[in-house]
Amino acid sequence: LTGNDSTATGKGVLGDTKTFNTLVNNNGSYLVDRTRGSGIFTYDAKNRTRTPGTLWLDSDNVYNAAYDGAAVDAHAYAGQTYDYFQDVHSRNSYDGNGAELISTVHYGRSYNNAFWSGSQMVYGDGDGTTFVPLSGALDVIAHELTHAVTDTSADLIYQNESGAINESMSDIFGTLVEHHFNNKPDWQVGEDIYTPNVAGDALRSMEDPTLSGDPDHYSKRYTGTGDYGGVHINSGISNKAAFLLANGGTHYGVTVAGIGNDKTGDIYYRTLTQYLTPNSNYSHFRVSTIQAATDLFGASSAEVASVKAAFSAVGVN
Ligand SMILES: Cc1cc(C(=O)NCC(F)(F)F)no1
Ligand SMILES: [Zn+2]
Repeated sequence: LTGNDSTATGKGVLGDTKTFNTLVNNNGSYLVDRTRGSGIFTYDAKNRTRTPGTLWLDSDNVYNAAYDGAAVDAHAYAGQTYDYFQDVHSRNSYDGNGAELISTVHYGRSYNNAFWSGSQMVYGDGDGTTFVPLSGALDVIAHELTHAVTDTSADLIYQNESGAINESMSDIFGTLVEHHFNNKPDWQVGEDIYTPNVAGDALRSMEDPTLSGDPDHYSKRYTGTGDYGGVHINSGISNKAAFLLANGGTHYGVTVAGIGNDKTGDIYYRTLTQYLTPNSNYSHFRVSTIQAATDLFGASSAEVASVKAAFSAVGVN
């Protein structure tokens, strides 16, 4: 594929206008961004389930059609998430080696989910009631791309406690990316693409996991076999701890002094990439996070004290 690097404009899923990088040649404008790593490539599944599908080609480098919105956001938000890991954590793409970022949109029919396939991001259109096209939320895209970071670092097994930590890392960095770009930042997950007819709800809440029925304390963990042993359920325990570490608060009588988003991100990034292993459980997660904070701020630092308090507040001692 040859051509010239260009900048296009278009409307995202929620009708917001944005610019992004494309490659233009005699065929037209491709959703190819050659300015980041080995490139960002966005594809169209055309509502079938073959991936990656067809590399997205537009006729005039203007992406304002309703059908274009999911692709516009998948492409632009992948670029923003790339920038977060490069600029904030000096990680070049999800593997640290500039790996291509491949996304497919319009996957399936009324498909209410998004996922990292092991080699690419995939986004459904939603059924219009539970979800609108899922690439329309920056926290969702960063959630999926963080699975790729996890898989190329700690490689946490996607079941039981290691799977819950895997899921929580994706929610944590999804939220931190949303804050980094000040994109209607909050400590909820997927709120921008979830239940368009219901205001104020979200797929999950990190601030209060019980709002979606998930535990906010280790004593309330799910021990069944559903959801791969509760990976999207027991993530609430870690999500609440992360919320407390960044923002502070008192939870089940334990008070945590907040340390802010940037230090929280540095501690979790170092924990994920230097200490966690495929079989890490919540107990090892506590020890690892304390060690990462110790490396960064010192054993007697306020940051280490807050990490200890945050894990204690959710019953991981
Ligand atoms: C239950 C359940 C939750 C999820 C989930 O988190 N999907 C990723 C997201 F990005 F769409 F949120 N999937 O099944
Ligand atoms: Zn996930």
